[in-house]
Amino acid sequence: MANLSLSHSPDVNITEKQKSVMSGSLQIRVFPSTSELALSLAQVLVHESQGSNGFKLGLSGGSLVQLLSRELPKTPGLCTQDWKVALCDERLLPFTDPESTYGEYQRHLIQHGVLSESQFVKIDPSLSVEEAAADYTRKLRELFPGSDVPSFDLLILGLGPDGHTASLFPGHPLLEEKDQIVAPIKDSPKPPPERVTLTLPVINAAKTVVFVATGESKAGVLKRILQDAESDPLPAARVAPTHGKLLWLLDEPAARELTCPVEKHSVL
Ligand SMILES: O=C1O[C@H](COP(=O)(O)O)[C@@H](O)[C@H](O)[C@H]1O
Repeated sequence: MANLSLSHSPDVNITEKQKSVMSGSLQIRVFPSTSELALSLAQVLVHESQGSNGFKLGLSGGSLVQLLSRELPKTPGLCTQDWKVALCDERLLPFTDPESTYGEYQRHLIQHGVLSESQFVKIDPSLSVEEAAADYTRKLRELFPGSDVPSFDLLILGLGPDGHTASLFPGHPLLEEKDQIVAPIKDSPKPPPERVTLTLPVINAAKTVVFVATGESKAGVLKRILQDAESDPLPAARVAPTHGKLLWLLDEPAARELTCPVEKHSVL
């Protein structure tokens, strides 16, 4: 990785998050362009999956699908044969609907031959949202036999401009969920209203969590998540893997309001 430089303002108040940045348990990498960010994300995938026997990956939807679909087909050294892929959240829609996250992976990533349909653990969109969550829970329990709380090797999360991640929304009671590993949501403020999501206990049990956030619309919320110590933290600010690593990959417009230490990366 060329042109790595640390950038921070030494005169700001030091929060717990900033201490995590300095101790290395939290890394924030900022890229000049989305394509450089995508390249780095692909390298993270190569690195994290190397040597793992049955790599278990959780993918989010939204803008991440296009980013991965553009980058992964041209990533050297990516061996995906033994991967199992689940979705961090899914909208309760037929896979043929353009808003279905699995449908989007099917139309883009699977079509490029990077992964096959049989590698995905998917919801059953023909069920009610409660039944779909129970069915998805059962499928994840099969994927992680013997684990009370599944521990994914890598989860890739997105970030909404409101601070949501997966289908965990600000102020929603699901943020307090402690027992279920998967939950149904019927009142998502972002359409469609019915979704199935991993809960915070599973997200925080992952070995590595990578957030991907791009674009100016995420700048304000990123400052709140990464720098402000709010009494009622936003969903994405509640992601702090208990024993794992947390990495934020941002482009410059998204990182515009940050004054905490970040790694500035350029691969060109
Ligand atoms: O609704 C969702 O939004 C988030 C963020 O999407 P983005 O397009 O702003 O990147 C996504 O991570 C989540 O999986 C999806 O269901």
